[in-house]
Amino acid sequence: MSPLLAIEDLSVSFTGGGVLNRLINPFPLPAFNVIDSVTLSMLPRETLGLVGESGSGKTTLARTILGLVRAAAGRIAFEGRDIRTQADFRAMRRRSAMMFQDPVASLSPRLRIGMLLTEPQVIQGVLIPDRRAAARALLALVGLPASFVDRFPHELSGGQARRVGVARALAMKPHLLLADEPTAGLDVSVQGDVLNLIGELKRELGFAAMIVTHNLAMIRHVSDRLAIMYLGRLVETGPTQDVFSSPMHPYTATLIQSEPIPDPRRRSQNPAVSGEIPSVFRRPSGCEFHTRCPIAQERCRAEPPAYRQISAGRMVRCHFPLETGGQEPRNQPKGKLP
Ligand SMILES: Nc1ncnc2c1ncn2[C@@H]1O[C@H](COP(=O)(O)OP(=O)(O)OP(=O)(O)O)[C@@H](O)[C@H]1O
Repeated sequence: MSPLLAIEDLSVSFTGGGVLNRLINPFPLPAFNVIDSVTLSMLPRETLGLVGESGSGKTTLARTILGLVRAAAGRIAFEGRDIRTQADFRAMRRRSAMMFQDPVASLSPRLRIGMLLTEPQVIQGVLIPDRRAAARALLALVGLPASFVDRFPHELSGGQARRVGVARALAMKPHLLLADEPTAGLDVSVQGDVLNLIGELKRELGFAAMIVTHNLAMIRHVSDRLAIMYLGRLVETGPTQDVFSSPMHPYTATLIQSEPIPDPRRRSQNPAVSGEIPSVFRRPSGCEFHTRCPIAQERCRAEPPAYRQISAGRMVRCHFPLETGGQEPRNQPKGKLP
């Protein structure tokens, strides 16, 4: 099957120091790759979980795929066509959609839900004879009452806002949905409702979904494949069940081991990998995970590992992968994961 989305060696650069620093600093600051040489593809109807800690570049990658952030290098192809110009991205955005991280903040506070739901079609120049009827149909799709057409975003609960976010994203019947932290900040029971809704709609409408998250417990049950990101680079990709049963990268293994027990009282579910994630603006030498890796060797500090295929469908960026997909572990270093 040919891929729906193919990304090759995609890189995105930002200038360090922030906007204020740039304004007061007469000398241009160097640019750093916050996304570095990402190669990834998705099949039609597939669900891919893009996982990593806060600051690893997940949102930037998703936004770059849709042309909302400019890539410094690399190639994006969608449905077999290279996406190069702004016109290509606009055409791609007619067949793909993004669910933003904070659904209320991403909706204009002055517009009623009915207008907000049909806005994507209007922006894309689609003629809608009856906007209220179209909005009511979208509300029904996500299980919300028709009366919500007259509500404002601030009148919605967190779960209802997510449902509106899903409906708005699906208004153009996309072939690809990019959902950025679709369950962040929601109570555990509501998280399940939102994920089940996306799953049901995927089956019914047949779109592919990239779900951006730091919540492994959540993504485990809904994704076909996982892509694990660290400091703007992919460190491991593979089928979800294989990655969970035999993680190859020590970062993935540590994320899985520290998977939080769902607790409705705890809102933040950032995985607890020991130590701080370094800044992309100060990448460690060699393998950038070596500063936190429990099995790092001298080679890891000096030499960046290649991103290589270990077995069918499994890629890893590590000098000492933990398992080799059922074969004998190679170069297994001494040392235990915490
Ligand atoms: N416009 C920008 N200018 C400069 N740096 C930026 C900009 N946007 C993001 N960054 C930096 O790029 C890196 C990746 O950020 P990004 O938001 O993509 O990560 P993330 O994994 O999605 O995190 P989160 O889960 O917190 O959203 C971070 O170091 C962030 O500070």
